[in-house]
Amino acid sequence: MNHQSEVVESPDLRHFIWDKKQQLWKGVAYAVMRNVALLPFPFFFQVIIDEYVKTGNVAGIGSIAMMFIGLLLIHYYFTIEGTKILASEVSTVISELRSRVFQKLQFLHFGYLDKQRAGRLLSKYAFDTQKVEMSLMPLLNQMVPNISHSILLAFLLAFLDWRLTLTVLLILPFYAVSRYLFFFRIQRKNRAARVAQEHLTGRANEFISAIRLIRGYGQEQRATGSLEESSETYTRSRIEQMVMNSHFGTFSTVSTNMLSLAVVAGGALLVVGGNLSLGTLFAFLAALPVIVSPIQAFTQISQQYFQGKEAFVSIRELLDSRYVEHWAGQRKIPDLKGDVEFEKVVFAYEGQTEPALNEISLKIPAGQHVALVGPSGSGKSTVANLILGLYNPSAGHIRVDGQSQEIIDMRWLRRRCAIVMQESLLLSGSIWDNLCFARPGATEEEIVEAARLANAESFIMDLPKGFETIVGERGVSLSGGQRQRISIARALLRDPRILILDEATSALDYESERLIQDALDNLARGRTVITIAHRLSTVKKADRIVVLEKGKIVEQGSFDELSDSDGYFSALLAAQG
Ligand SMILES: Nc1ncnc2c1ncn2[C@@H]1O[C@H](COP(=O)(O)OP(=O)(O)OP(=O)(O)O)[C@@H](O)[C@H]1O
Repeated sequence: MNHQSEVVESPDLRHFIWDKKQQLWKGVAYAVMRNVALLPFPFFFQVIIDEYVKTGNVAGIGSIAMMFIGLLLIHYYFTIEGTKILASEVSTVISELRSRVFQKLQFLHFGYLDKQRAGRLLSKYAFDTQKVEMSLMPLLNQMVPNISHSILLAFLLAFLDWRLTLTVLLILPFYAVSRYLFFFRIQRKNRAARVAQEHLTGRANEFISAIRLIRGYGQEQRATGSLEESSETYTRSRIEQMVMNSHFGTFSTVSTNMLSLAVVAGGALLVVGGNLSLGTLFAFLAALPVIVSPIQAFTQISQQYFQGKEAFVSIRELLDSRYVEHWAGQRKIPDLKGDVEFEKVVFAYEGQTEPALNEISLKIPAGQHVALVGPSGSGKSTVANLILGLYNPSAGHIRVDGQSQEIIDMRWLRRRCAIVMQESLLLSGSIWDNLCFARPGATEEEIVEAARLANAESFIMDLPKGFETIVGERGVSLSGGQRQRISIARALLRDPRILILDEATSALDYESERLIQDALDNLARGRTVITIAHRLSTVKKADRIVVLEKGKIVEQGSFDELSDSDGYFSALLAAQG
């Protein structure tokens, strides 16, 4: 049974770049015009030297100056307008790309997400998209217009003097190739420095987040030593990078000057021989920086381009992934009761040889409270994941209210389920926002009532800003128990038919556990509840206890029935006193 093989849609950057092609071309055309406005400048120099300086008649120089100013204004206009168009179009493309990445994440199957390295997805969303932007903008705004400028200028210069133009054109390939070869060496050094920096920041990040653990184990010296080692490697690679960059800078200056020297020398010979006017030589010297500028810029832009291309390939890998969660079912169940049934369900995680669930059959009638108990790794969380349809069973069937998951609209069903986890996640924003997350249209009375039932109202009212207090990453620090009660209030507001409690009270002290247990009792009333529990106090209230071991149900019954039996549960009872 494979529900994830179909693809939802394959968003393609080329499509939305294509949609914007008219505006993008317009931006490039403006950038070309910006350079066209500068084209006559070398020829102005020629006229000034040959017509006015040589003859001593400077009467016409005013009109040249006016043209000069006029063209500069045109250049200014096209530069600003072209940049505005390109910046706005490229930013729109990138923002669309970012939102496609996020949308796709919502559809990707957990089998795919499990395999992603931590931070990699964030990096695709935030940094890779930025790299694509940083490669597109210089390509469109600089590379294309500057190359066309050089070609046009070289073409016009050939009319002035084809011999000098030919000299420049013959030398240019050597200039370009030597620069590029040098640049490859720099890239190797740059890459080494980048890797060393990533390694250093990765280690520093790890050590800073684990600072309690490091201090608790008295391992400060070891951590410092290890970080210093990475820091030294980074420092060495930075020095090599800077030295190599300095070589490159000097090489650039020397080679550009040699090119100018060749033009001056060749031109001077022609001038002395009476074959070239001084003004034409001036025009060539003024045009030379423009002609070599795309070659100079090429090295940097090509680096950005390759980084952008690499980043785009990585984004495409995510966007084109066919590994999407795709429940074909459309059925919504009116008056959902919350019966859950597993029939001979087999499930193995990607890359695992042993199934996490092995022929599990289990019926949970609506409104019943079932506790899943068993050693670590026995498959308790997997049962919960499968109820929510986060993974698809490899064999067997899961039914809700007698309907197979395959025909139910699972997104619709999930909106009627709630999960309270051991580590309560709160989003950045006020407590109010966090509660509304469960039900955006909730009224004030409903929110306050949910907080009251979750035993959260009194501590929330004691906070300086009450429900408006900012929590989450940049907000006030709340205790584990307080966060837990907010997440219970959130689940209460959702009014779920099926409730999953994943070790919801295991990390709390006695007082918090009592408050939370009360809150959970309020939450559980009248719903189907599946509790994943290690603590006996938690499971005592369950109607039925199911004991899992290595993905199989090995015992089930009421608390009293299992206490009297001679299995895992009674051993657990004895162990926990
Ligand atoms: N995302 C995953 N990818 C691969 N294997 C996994 C994944 N999650 C769980 N497993 C494996 O599946 C088996 C069942 O895990 P599960 O988390 O369901 O056990 P559990 O009983 O909830 O354990 P615990 O009490 O430690 O939370 C284990 O062998 C575990 O290593």
